[in-house]
Amino acid sequence: MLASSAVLRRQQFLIRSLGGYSYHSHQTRMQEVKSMGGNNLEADAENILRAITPTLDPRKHKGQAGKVAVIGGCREYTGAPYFAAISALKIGADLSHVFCTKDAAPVIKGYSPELIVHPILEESYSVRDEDKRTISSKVLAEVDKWMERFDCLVVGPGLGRDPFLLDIVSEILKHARKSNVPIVVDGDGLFLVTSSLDLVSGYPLAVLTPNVNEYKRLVQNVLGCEVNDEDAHEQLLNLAKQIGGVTILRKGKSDLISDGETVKSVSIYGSPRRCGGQGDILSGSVAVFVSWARQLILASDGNFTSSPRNPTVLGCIAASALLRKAASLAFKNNKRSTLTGDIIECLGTSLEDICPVH
Ligand SMILES: NC(=O)C1=CN([C@@H]2O[C@H](COP(=O)(O)OP(=O)(O)OC[C@H]3O[C@@H](n4cnc5c(N)ncnc54)[C@H](O)[C@@H]3O)[C@@H](O)[C@H]2O)[C@@H](O)CC1
Ligand SMILES: Nc1ncnc2c1ncn2[C@@H]1O[C@H](COP(=O)(O)OP(=O)(O)OP(=O)(O)O)[C@@H](O)[C@H]1O
Ligand SMILES: [Mg+2]
Repeated sequence: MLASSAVLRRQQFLIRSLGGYSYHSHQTRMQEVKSMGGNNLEADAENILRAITPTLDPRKHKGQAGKVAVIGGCREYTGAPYFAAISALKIGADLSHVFCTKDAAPVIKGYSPELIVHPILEESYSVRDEDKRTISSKVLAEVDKWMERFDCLVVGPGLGRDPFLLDIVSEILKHARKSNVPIVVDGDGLFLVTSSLDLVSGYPLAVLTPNVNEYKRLVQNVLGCEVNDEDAHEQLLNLAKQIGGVTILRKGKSDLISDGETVKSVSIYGSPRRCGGQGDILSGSVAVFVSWARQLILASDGNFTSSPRNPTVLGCIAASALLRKAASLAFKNNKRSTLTGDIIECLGTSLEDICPVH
């Protein structure tokens, strides 16, 4: 919980100063969406980020600024879970865990001693058919031991698409949902939920962060049509509504965010480099900001009045703004050679520019 009421009052003040529009009927909102140009939907992203970022308070103990876990990392991909998990720490989370396959673990541990790495997931190639049931129960029991301690899970960066592994991850998603833990679904996690929508459908603490391919597959599967860029806002609103009010952050030239009630965009200038891994920074960042926004709302005892006020939407807006700012700074320094690691190095400075430590 946030430490002092003075801190809470300061954040409440920042939130009130955000203004924005409150909830109208769906009809009114659809008219609003139709009549507004893209720019009118632009979120007041930097103010939102400032409002939900907790102050550094000497009375807090380890863990209060957030404990996140990334479920991902397999034989092929070790970079993606590392990028997501280290970004969470660089932004200000206290602890960042990675649950990955046995062979990915030593590699990820080797990138950073800061991460807590659990080598527990298994892919089909390493498991005999007759052992599958016992192994999945063991994995689930191990993840369950930790589940309630996490403020948010990120499911999917570098997870791969092995069917046995994805079955286990489906169970992890069900357990997280039962425990009311927010879940950010990205990368191969989206491959999984697109074909098993029930895993997230109707769960308000689920955030999907699709890239261009992942969004296309979601739209085709859920709405049964093609992506419509003419009516991008309305289509996203419908998609989020169809999946029962989950929050979707559609990544692209502008990031578009909707929970089926409202649509916001973040168009802060980022970088023209499209190197792999930037989406992983984003998913780790969303996890942290969603945890902070939720913590703030829970501590406000029903007095939280900003709009939008859904913690998952607020978290997406803040994360998108920060990533874009960091990407822009990294590009300024590195031009064509800008890589994901360079952007991660700029997260701290960018956060400090928007929300300085007193
Ligand atoms: N350094 C790393 O370890 C990185 C790993 N990444 C991971 O790479 C994985 C794939 O992410 P992408 O962003 O490339 O995903 P995309 O869905 O954008 O593309 C993946 C590739 O798979 C193909 N594909 C599309 N549908 C498919 C299907 N149904 N079955 C098999 N292949 C299909 C696409 O044509 C594309 O070539 C994710 O786990 C992601 O997190 C990325 O995050 C980039 C960085
Ligand atoms: N055309 C674009 N112009 C500006 N920014 C973009 C563009 N496309 C994506 N981005 C930014 O890059 C971030 C990552 O999006 P991207 O589409 O690269 O994700 P991804 O494919 O999932 O990445 P990853 O390689 O990590 O899987 C987004 O938050 C978005 O802000
Ligand atoms: Mg991705």
